[in-house]
Amino acid sequence: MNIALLGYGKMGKTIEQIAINRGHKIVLTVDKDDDNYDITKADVAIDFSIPTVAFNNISNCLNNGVPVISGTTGWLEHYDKAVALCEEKKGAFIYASNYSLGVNIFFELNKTLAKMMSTLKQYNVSMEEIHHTQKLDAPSGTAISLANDIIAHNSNFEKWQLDESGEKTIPIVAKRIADVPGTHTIKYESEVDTISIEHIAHNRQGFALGAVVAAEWIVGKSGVFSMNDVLNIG
Ligand SMILES: NC(=O)C1=CN([C@@H]2O[C@H](COP(=O)(O)OP(=O)(O)OC[C@H]3O[C@@H](n4cnc5c(N)ncnc54)[C@H](OP(=O)(O)O)[C@@H]3O)[C@@H](O)[C@H]2O)C=CC1
Ligand SMILES: O=C(O)C1=N[C@H](C(=O)O)C[C@H](O)C1
Repeated sequence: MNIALLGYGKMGKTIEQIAINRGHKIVLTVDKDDDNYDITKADVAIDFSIPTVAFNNISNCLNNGVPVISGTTGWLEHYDKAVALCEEKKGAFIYASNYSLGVNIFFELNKTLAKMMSTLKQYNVSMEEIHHTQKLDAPSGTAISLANDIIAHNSNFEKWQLDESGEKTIPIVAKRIADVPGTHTIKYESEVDTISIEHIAHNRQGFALGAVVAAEWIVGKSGVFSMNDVLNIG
């Protein structure tokens, strides 16, 4: 497969190595100020860029008939527009806040636990995410997905907030520590005990492998998909 990498930073470079090892060719890498490029030479594009440009990158792919996988976080206010454009152009698109197999299993565990805890009002929930100091957005896209899944499966919670607690609110603490690839912890605490679940990424390989697997999966399909479709879980 011919792959375009939109964003050639930490993730773009990790994806490049995994894609080459799986027999693919990187035909284009796009970074800041690379404006004039022909996306149509790629069979599929993988966007791991920055929040302010992700929607433009995705639109450019969809407008040119190139399937696109996006892992960029922090741009979700435009997600519905991306879905509408994909449908209009009969294109193919996946956004996932986290492409790793481990986190996608963790997402399912979180939903099950949220459902189990819904009748146990003595427990307060809280979430913590830890990432490296170059991260531009907070809370992480993964933390937002986890919080939204708790809200969807447990009627005791209606919203999440960064660094604040409140009624029916899931408080999220975002910590930035050098070189941490990504740690997410969810805690349910009562007066007598604590239940916690945690996912710790040891490096970026899991995210990158998931993105390449999603790119392999989407070619030849049309529609808006999720990692649950790719991994056949959930
Ligand atoms: N969904 C998932 O599984 C994961 C998602 N992420 C997300 O992916 C994104 C990238 O992460 P990471 O690689 O660590 O970040 P980096 O900062 O290392 O890389 C981002 C790259 O995007 C480049 N860029 C800037 N402007 C543009 C543009 N107009 N078009 C294309 N690229 C551009 C930057 O270039 P320059 O440095 O020159 O500005 C930089 O090289 C983040 O949003 C992060 O949250 C990360 C890991 C996993
Ligand atoms: O910026 C990162 O590094 C990561 N971002 C994603 C997020 O915001 O959830 C996924 C992963 O945790 C690494």
